[in-house]
Amino acid sequence: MITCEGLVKIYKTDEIEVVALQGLNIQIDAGELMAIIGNSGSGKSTFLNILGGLDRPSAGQVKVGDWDLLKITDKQLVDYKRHTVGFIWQNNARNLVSYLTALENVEMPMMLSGKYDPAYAKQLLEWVGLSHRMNNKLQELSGGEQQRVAIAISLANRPRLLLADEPTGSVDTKTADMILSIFQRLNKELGVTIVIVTHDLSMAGKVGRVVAIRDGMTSSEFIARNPSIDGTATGFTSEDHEEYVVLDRAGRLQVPKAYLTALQIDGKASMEFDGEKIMIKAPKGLAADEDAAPITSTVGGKAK
Ligand SMILES: Nc1ncnc2c1ncn2[C@@H]1O[C@H](COP(=O)(O)OP(=O)(O)OP(=O)(O)O)[C@@H](O)[C@H]1O
Repeated sequence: MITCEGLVKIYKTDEIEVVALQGLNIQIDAGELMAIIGNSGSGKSTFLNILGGLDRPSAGQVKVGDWDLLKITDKQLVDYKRHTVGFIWQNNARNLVSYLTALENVEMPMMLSGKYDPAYAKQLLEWVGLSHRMNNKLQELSGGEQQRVAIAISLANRPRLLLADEPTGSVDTKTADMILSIFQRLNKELGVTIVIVTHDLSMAGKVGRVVAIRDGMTSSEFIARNPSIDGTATGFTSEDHEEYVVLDRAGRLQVPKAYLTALQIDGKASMEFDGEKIMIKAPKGLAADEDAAPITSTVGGKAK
């Protein structure tokens, strides 16, 4: 459903240019539920905002279904946002109306988009486990319940793609688990493709595929060893997920900074291929410790 190749985003202000995405490659299948992790400033939100049509890419390829988000016109973008994507943020509840009921909050955007469907609004609140609270004013609901109202609203336009930016950032663990199980249900029963950006590694540990972004590029991918992981993992460990280094079409990959630091590699490295493995070593004569263990990775990109 989503294909990004060499995606670049440059933010320009009067004095400086920030390259937030520097050739990001990622493929996300229709019907997938996956997570994106990465340090602060790595470009996660930028990527999600581009997918959501809130920001324009600068270069590269980014396609969502039949939509080409690089070439899309402003008019088409309005259509895309209205019909294809739903968005959830960490503090979504701030955008809700506190003196309206949960149900009225879900109905309101439906009215504004000319697709008023009260039965569907009720069904959405049932899906997020709030059928007993739908007639309560928003100010009478807890933070976690308000976040679930926000999830219901994000589905009001029946999106095929749901984008969630730190959806559990301001809720407790129990509510975070509940939110994840709502996502899993929506994904399974409605087939909605869901992309979650999160700092919460315990949440990441509960999804089948996690992609790590570093410095505006995809660096590694973690695939659940047990495909039916389904919310049962207790953390984000190598026991549950196998890590793969991501290579782009040209064969470029990112070597983790910790490995480079350990071998004191800076700028140049030696690379050897023995028919089975590719070895990256500190260049002879430049390394502080020439006997340091080599980093190895197989041709298929599996990190060892
Ligand atoms: N509107 C903007 N104008 C200028 N620079 C921006 C803008 N938005 C983001 N950036 C910069 O782009 C880079 C990536 O930011 P982004 O918000 O995508 O990171 P992130 O991984 O989501 O971080 P966090 O986890 O802290 O939310 C950062 O250096 C950030 O300062």
